[in-house]
Amino acid sequence: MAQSTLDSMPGASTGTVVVTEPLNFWGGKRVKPRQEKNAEPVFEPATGRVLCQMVPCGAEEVDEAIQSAYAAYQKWSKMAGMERARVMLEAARIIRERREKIAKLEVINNGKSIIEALVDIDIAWQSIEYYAGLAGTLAGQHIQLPGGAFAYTRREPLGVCVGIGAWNYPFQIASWKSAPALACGNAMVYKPSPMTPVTAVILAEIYKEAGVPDGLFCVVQGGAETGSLLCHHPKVAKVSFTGSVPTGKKVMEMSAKSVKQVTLELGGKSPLIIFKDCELENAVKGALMANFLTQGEVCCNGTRVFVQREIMPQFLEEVVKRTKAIPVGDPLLESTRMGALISKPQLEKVLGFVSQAKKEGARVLCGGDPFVPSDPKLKGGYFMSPCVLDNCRDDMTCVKEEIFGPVMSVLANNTTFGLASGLHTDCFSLDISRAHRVAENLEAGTCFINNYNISPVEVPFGGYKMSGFGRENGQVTIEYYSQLKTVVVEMGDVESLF
Ligand SMILES: NC(=O)c1ccc[n+]([C@@H]2O[C@H](COP(=O)([O-])OP(=O)(O)OC[C@H]3O[C@@H](n4cnc5c(N)ncnc54)[C@H](O)[C@@H]3O)[C@@H](O)[C@H]2O)c1
Ligand SMILES: C[N+](C)(C)CCCC=O
Repeated sequence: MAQSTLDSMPGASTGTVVVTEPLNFWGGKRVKPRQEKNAEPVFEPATGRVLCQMVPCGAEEVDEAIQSAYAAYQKWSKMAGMERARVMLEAARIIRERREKIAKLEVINNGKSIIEALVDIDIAWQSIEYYAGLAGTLAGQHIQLPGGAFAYTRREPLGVCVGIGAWNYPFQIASWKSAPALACGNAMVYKPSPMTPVTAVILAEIYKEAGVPDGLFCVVQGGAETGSLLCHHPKVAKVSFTGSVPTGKKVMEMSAKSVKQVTLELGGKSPLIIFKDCELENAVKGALMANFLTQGEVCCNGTRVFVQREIMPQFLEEVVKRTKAIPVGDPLLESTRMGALISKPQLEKVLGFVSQAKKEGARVLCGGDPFVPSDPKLKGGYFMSPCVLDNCRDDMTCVKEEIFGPVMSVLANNTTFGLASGLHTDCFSLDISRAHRVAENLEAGTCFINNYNISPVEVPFGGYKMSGFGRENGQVTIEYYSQLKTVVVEMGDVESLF
């Protein structure tokens, strides 16, 4: 049942888990791949060991999953919002109950520290709980018209929605997409990243256990080809995508062919502005939170840190001291604050950005090297020491491109991205207006004032410019998973012009 892979979690430690259960899920159960010939190994980032095999779904499997989702949609969409809410609240409760086991499995597949994974799982059940709360509130409007005629609007689901996720927040992304989709009466077929295939299917099992109709939340495994099959399928009404800008553009292009709605949650290169009147200790902590969560593999990270000249020396001294003290190592240890990057190629890419930054004139104040923990079982892991670069200029590669690793570039504005931004200043003095003036002028979907990377589920999250469109979280997301029908009712005779 729902606890299959999770059953082995309590005693599990880094380097011990192998996942052999099928990772697809439709029709209310795990489904074995039809043929194993295209299997790809999935690695445990902390050890470099093979964790499981990911077998991509082909056209027939994708179609089967979508048909199963469509059948479930016919039942689920006819239920009252409050009935859907009860099932979703039960799913949230089960996730909360199993948070430690799910978080452990997430760490083993993703490499992030357990302390962060626990927060990710909490945000996941909170998201389901939040949208369960909204499910019963979905309503239309009544509009009085002349002569007793009237119109009313109905907020209706879209149908089968597709979710395509990235590898940095595997369980959380699946929850952020499925929670509003299900609350509105849709079904969802979800494709996780091929690098993190193991926890989305746990979510599917939990939804099933909570009482959704079989097929309502399906998981198909695969990479670009499977993703493309989903985007082209005629029975799919919407695609919600989280990933890179180049893939997001392709998803939009494919979806446009059959006018599917699209939400794009893409990359970023967000600025964090530190003013001289800030509370320095908080600004330093904010900069670390803005750069080093999940080994720096976070879309909204504030990786371009602009510091007012007068406080630059103190800021750098404190940031470097704290960065050097970050415990890097076994991600399942509670004391670890930075785990392993997702893959060897990702580690090499990030180290390459550091070398390029040096060539272009940046100064490495700390880190930026491969890191080999003393524990022998971690020798093959994808670790690096967190890095702070200064002497950075707007035209440097490290300042323009998304690195997606633990590298902070310190400098001062011009980017095609617009996901997030942040600033640290004194909001309690007479100059209270500055924070809000700057927030208004930053071209980004989010501006964090005096903190960074906090994302309560009630608050909308999403990008401006090349960072995408549509939103996740908050009440507004209901609009991205539903459509408005207008019903116009005549109460008298038809006045025809003909
Ligand atoms: N804005 C956000 O909320 C957010 C959150 C997490 C990650 N991201 C971004 O994601 C990127 C890193 O994740 P990634 O490397 O997994 O991104 P990616 O674009 O390589 O892959 C994302 C997903 O798209 C799938 N995919 C790849 N090619 C496809 C195609 N042709 N058609 C359909 N699907 C396809 C992948 O299999 C994966 O599931 C970064 O740029 C990061 O900023 C954004
Ligand atoms: C929960 N965070 C930290 C805001 C990350 C959201 C997903 C982006 O990669």
